[in-house]
Amino acid sequence: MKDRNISLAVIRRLPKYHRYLKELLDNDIKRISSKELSKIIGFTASQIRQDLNNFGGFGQQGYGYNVEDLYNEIGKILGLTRNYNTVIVGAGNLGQALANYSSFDRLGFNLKGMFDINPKIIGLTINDVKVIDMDSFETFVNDNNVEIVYICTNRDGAQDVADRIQKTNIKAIWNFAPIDLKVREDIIVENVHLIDNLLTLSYFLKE
Ligand SMILES: NC(=O)c1ccc[n+]([C@@H]2O[C@H](COP(=O)([O-])OP(=O)(O)OC[C@H]3O[C@@H](n4cnc5c(N)ncnc54)[C@H](O)[C@@H]3O)[C@@H](O)[C@H]2O)c1
Repeated sequence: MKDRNISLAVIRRLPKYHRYLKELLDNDIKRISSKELSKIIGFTASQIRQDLNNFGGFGQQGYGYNVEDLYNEIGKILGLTRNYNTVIVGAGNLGQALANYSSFDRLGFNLKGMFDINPKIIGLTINDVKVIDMDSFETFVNDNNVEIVYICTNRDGAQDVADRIQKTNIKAIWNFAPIDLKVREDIIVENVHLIDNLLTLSYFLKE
């Protein structure tokens, strides 16, 4: 599959294709044209054809796309053909909410542990996952082949966590703390800055 040098904009659209195709599959829809897909997903038909051509194009003239094949192919491109071990650092409000969210597990993101520095939180079990002392962080993540860390600490703790991550085998961070982390180039960081999103809303609402 030729999925090298795909633009970030295309990659960012793929989860949306994946989500809508799953809905079509759940509704027993077996094939769909780019025009029909365009109506439900909101991208133009030509955008859809262009996006999917990046990966070799999965459609057939006059037939459209086989929904299941397309769903599986996009899943492959998104790396969903295997599971990923994850941990949460910062087991407060947000960390606990993420631990209780079952869809990550369904997609193959398996939560192996949670970490905190607060003795009142260490030792709790959230959705069958133990909260462990940060003292054991490096040993735990390397022993359990953890690949992704969800950072849910306060702003001030987040860079410390990122520094410790760089001494392990971890290659990806899902960062919820409102800070731009400084990490080596080979570590991927995806930020979820909820306040940034909220301020975008207020921009559009302002008079
Ligand atoms: N809760 C939300 O809805 C929400 C929304 C937007 C952004 N955020 C961001 O997510 C982060 C977590 O928010 P929260 O509401 O869960 O906060 P919280 O205070 O409930 O939880 C933070 C947890 O991180 C732990 N912690 C702090 N430093 C640590 C370190 N170095 N190593 C390990 N654990 C450490 C704390 O002991 C605490 O349990 C914050 O940065 C916040 O700005 C949260």
